[in-house]
Amino acid sequence: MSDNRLMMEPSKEFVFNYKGFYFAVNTTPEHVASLENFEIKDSDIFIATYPKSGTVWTQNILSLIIHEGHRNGTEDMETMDRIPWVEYNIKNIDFANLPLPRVFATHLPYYLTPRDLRNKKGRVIYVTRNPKDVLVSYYHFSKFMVTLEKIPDFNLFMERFLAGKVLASAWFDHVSGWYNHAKDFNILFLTYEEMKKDLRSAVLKICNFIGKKLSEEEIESVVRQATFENMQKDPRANYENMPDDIAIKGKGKFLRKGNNQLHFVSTNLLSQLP
Ligand SMILES: Nc1ncnc2c1ncn2[C@@H]1O[C@H](COP(=O)(O)OS(=O)(=O)O)[C@@H](OP(=O)(O)O)[C@H]1O
Repeated sequence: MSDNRLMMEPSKEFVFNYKGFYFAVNTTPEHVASLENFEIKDSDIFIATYPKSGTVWTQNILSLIIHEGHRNGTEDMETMDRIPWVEYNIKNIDFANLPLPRVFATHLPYYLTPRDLRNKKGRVIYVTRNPKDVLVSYYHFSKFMVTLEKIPDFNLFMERFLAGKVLASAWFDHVSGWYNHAKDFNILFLTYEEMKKDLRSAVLKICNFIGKKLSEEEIESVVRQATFENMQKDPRANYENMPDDIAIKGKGKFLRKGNNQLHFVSTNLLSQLP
């Protein structure tokens, strides 16, 4: 293979391909395959995203909405323990014994999700973000994640991203797959840009979707604690306590800039989807 083509291929040290989708090597094809039969409960909620689209933000919003102790600060439980990643169960959490409603985060493409979920059992909140901001966020993220291949050259990273040769494969396939199969799921679509523009409305949409009634005061508290500035300061929400074998301390932050530069791009792109 020529040098150029070699540079375009993701390193097997970091990813493996399962049914056309790239996963990080801190999960296994067996675990991913087992998710097909993962039993879904009616109250389950999945936050599904392409990486860097607002997953951690939505995780925190759901923790704040569902758990009073998280909202009023009496419980000190980190987001990744409260809302584990279904395909990357790095802490070996016993999913069967999580308190109800169980909430999971995932980057899975629609077709690798549990069968029950694809039969409208449980709920999915799918968050998209404009791909240019995703690309920039992803590039910076790669620099400090032990689990991601280091590609110091932004142009090469962009080539890989556009070709879907990164963890989670191609942005467009992910987003269009979920939008095209929306009718199979009990699903709420949100965009990072609308959350940024009007967080309160997004919180209300989520409450409505999951059937949770909060008082006006409680809603205000969720919104306040879910702003970028306040999440950056909240160790439960900012992922600063990632294990050393996952993230390199001091090399970057999960909550980096939290901006949307190009709202119009994603609005235009999303309007082309069915
Ligand atoms: N509260 C709030 N407000 C605005 N933006 C926020 C918020 N929380 C997280 N973020 C930004 O989301 C980006 C990370 O996306 P993800 O959480 O999906 O990343 S991951 O896939 O789970 O690794 C990453 O974007 P960038 O700052 O552009 O890198 C985070 O800063």
